[in-house]
Amino acid sequence: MLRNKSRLNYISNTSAMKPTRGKTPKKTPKRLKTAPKDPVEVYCRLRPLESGLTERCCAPTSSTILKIWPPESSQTFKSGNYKELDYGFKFVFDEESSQKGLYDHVALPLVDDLLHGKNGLLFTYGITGSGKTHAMTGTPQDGGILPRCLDVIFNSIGELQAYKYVFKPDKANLFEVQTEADAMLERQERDVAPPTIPKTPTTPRRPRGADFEYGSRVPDHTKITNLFEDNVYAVFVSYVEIYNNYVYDLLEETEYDGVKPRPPQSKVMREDANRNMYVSGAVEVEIKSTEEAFEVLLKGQKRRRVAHTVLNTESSRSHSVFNIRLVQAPSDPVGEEVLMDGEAICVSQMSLVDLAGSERTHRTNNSGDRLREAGNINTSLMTLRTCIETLRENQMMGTNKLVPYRDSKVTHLFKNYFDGEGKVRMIVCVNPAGPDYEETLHVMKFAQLTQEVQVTRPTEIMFDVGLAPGRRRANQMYKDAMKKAEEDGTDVDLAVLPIPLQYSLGPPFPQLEISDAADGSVLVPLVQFLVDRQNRRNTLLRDLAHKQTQFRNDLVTLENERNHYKSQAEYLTTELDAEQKKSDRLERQLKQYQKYLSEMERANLNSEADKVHLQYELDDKRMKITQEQMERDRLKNKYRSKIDLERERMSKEMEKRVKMTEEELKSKMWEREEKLRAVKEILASETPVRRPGGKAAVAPPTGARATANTPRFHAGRVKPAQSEPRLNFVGSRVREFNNQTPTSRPGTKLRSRSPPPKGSAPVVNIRHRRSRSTGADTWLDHRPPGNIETGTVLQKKLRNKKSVSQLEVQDTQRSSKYLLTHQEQQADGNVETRLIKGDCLPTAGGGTAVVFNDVEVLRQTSPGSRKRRSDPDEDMVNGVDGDWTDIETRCATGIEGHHGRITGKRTKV
Ligand SMILES: Nc1ncnc2c1ncn2[C@@H]1O[C@H](COP(=O)(O)OP(=O)(O)OP(=O)(O)O)[C@@H](O)[C@H]1O
Repeated sequence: MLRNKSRLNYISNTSAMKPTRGKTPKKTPKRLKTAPKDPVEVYCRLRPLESGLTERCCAPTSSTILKIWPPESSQTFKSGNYKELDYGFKFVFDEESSQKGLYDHVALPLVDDLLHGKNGLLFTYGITGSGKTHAMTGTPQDGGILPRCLDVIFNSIGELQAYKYVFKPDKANLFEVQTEADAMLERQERDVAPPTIPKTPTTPRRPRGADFEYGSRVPDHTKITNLFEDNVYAVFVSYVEIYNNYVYDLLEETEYDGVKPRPPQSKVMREDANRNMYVSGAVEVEIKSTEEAFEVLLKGQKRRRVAHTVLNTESSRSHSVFNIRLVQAPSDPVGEEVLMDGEAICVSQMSLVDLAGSERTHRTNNSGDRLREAGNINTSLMTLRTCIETLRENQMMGTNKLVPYRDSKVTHLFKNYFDGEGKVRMIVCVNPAGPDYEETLHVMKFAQLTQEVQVTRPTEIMFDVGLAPGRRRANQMYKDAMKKAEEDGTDVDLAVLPIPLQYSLGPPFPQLEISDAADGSVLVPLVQFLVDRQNRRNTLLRDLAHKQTQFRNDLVTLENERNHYKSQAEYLTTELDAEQKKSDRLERQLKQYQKYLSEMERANLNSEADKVHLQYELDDKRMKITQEQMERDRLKNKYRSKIDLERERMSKEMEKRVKMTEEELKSKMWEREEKLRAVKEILASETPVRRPGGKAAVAPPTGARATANTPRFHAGRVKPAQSEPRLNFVGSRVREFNNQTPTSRPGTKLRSRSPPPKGSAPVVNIRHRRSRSTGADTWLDHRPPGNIETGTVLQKKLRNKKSVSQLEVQDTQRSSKYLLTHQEQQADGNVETRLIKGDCLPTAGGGTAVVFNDVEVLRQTSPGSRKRRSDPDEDMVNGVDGDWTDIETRCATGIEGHHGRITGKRTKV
């Protein structure tokens, strides 16, 4: 047992508040020699057969017996030495056994011991591949002994843990205690500068059992309840491995050089003041939860992989030792903080050791480094075996042989467990496969030997330092009650606390009867009892004195505070009065503002109501306007569609009428053209008229050619110029001749009627009629100069007549009828007068077209000139021809659309 305290029922010295160092006196070998002992408990665990293997060499026959036999393939069997052997164990776990079952049976009692201040050693032993690492570490879903131990420890100590750094390892395997204030300072310092964790590279080699991931692990919920609840606890872990008889610290933080990795530095082992062995300089980490513990474990396993990569070793070829040290110390009299006494600290330790597997070198055919490893493993295991044997012999034979612990680092480290007190348990892992028979047999023999070794039973630790038991819980309840009272605003009634604060002088006086003054068996315990009681009394007195001093100090402080608060209160009262006045003034102001505000609010409400009302009206009007607009639009659309329809209808009708009229006009024009053409033909066939004097009138008397203001004569259709009014003469109609069938004459050609021309707009509006409301036309009597008076009695009298000798456009525009008097002398000397009549029609270009529609021929015959007339028809034809030519020349009139013919008769034709 590793202890910091000299006696368990130590009397605390509460005045010493500075950190103290625990001093552990040397153990008394005498006590150990006489103390009761227990054998090392050896358990056997069988792993399942590997798939593909059927040959077995062992099987459990009961919960404590394992039968072993040589399989057929073994040398022993072949040599005929078949022998079945039974080996007894504390318990045999078969292949179906669970990790939880193994833990509860083997490791849980050791955890219980640890929490009660007792040491324990648990190690797994067996040939390589027999399941040692599996039993110790397990898998995340089915954890082995190590994770379960950590779970149970933290489940149990839970809220009883001390603040971090209250307990501090002193680098000599002992612990110091410091006040919680100092611990807090240290926490702050360390939090500011967190330790640098060297980066570890990923290694290509992944040794078996080293890839435990804790993220998805299933925790063990077991909790040990019968703890010293007035104690405070702290857990420290260290993790080392022993390889080739060197000790390496797996938690040491060294800078990793990725270019040239340095091999890890081995550590030396030392003996502390209590003669306990420890790895000097190994890092010991204080952990506060299972998670932190696993973090450390994981870190150690990673470093283990890195170290083995550098050393070119196999992890399973080393022994790993995971140390859990539990530090506990009593709380102070009020159960608030830890008692500031290094002597009262109790340290218990549990070592979980995963030994490297033993193997026969001839079987593995190892060489070089591997051979050296195997040799070292076997040597260390052999040393362990030798130590066990010597111990057993010393214990059984009473000899005092030197146990060769120092021959191997493993045994040297375990020395305290065998020499001191505590529980030692071993799990022998067995692979029941036939080929492992020989090695398994050796393991069995070693297991039997180990079971015969005795280890001193650890003694029960009493943390009775004279302080009231249950003080911590009472203090907690008191604090809870205070907090609740503060929240509720009431006073704390201590009488109703579930556990009142109490002080005890220890158990009552024992019943002791003394008959002889020299009877040491009664007096010695009595003296011890009295000394204990006196010590407790002194503790209580000191505690009382301390409390009195504290109380006086508190009183002085309170008095000072009271005076301070009194003067402060006076000052505050005057301040308050001033503030009160100010507040009254402000309150008055506030009332005024409130009144003003309420008026404003009222006004605001009214205007809001008005606004709403107006808004409604506005909405109504908007609605009406919208409706009207819609109605208007509707009507507009209605009338628009009506207008469109009407317009369409009218346009269709107009088109129809225009078409009809056009057709009609065209046909009429065509007829007239035909007639004119016929007239022309007729005229062309006649001889020109001779004027008196025998000269033919071939040119008009008024001028030779048409000028801009004289009418032109065109053959065919003429379009007037757009820029100036023009006069056109059109022979459009010959009265009474229109429907007359043309007479066929010799030498004249009769033309067949051709359809009227299509698609051209008329030059004149033939339908135009001047107003005849007066009942009389306005005649333009055109008598070219040189005409002779006919003196006929039948000559028609024209009213509204304007006579001109030279034709002007303006004259035609003012007249509706045109009359041209044309005279010619016939061959027989007679004068023939032709009255050519026409209608004056306005043209589209603003001029006037004269449409000829009537020719009256007046022929005067003298009685003496009858003879000269040989062929009047011929004359007529010639004369007409000449006349028309003359007319054309003189009037430059356009003739179009004529048909029919003019005969050489005098009568109106
Ligand atoms: N009880 C068991 N149930 C299931 N599998 C097991 C059991 N024991 C061991 N194994 C499996 O056997 C293999 C070897 O086990 P393990 O690594 O624990 O052997 P070891 O004794 O630690 O070997 P070494 O000494 O070489 O380190 C592992 O894959 C492990 O999962």
